[in-house]
Amino acid sequence: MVTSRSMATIVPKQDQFYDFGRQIFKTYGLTLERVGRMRLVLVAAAALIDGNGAVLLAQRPEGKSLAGLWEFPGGKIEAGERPESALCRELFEELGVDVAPADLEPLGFASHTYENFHLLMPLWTTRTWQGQPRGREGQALAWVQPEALQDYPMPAADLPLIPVLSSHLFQSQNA
Ligand SMILES: Nc1nc2c([nH]c(=O)n2[C@@H]2O[C@H](COP(=O)(O)OP(=O)(O)OP(=O)(O)O)[C@@H](O)[C@H]2O)c(=O)[nH]1
Repeated sequence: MVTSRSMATIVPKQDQFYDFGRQIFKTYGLTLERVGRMRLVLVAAAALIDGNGAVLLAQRPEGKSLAGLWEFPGGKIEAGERPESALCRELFEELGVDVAPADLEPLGFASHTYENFHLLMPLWTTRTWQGQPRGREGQALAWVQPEALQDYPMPAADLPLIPVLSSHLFQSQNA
């Protein structure tokens, strides 16, 4: 039975829940109307880091959305696929490299509302792969030192990940 005493304990919790919801909406620029119509797209991406501490970026080719921008290799997670497996599959398809899921280290994630969908993109790092990365889908590749990352225009979703990646690279250089 709900007594006035138990109601009193429930109401503040609900308030906190709504405050949290409001905060999420504010942080990600969401509105109820946009969320209602929005597709959630799950993408797995990786920062390949070479022996000099440079990161591999791939340029989105002409004809694709966000063409010309530089991104972390990766792609959409298909239904029923484990995210790490999806990423290893994409890295092979796009770059011709073999990465073992055990060699992926989680770094962070992007959560960003584009015009037509909301992107949720976990980003892993890896320093271990087999094969020489090459743009198998015609995309240009670049090995970029952390201090030069700002010279490579990236999708809006990626921008919050850059300081996280830079500080990860800095810490591992100075470990
Ligand atoms: N792989 C990757 N995708 C990213 C990054 N940042 C970002 O916004 N995305 C977005 O995540 C989606 C990745 O999809 P995808 O790689 O499987 O497919 P796609 O190029 O054919 O994309 P499209 O369906 O938009 O044309 C794209 O909409 C892309 O713009 C990133 O750093 N790496």
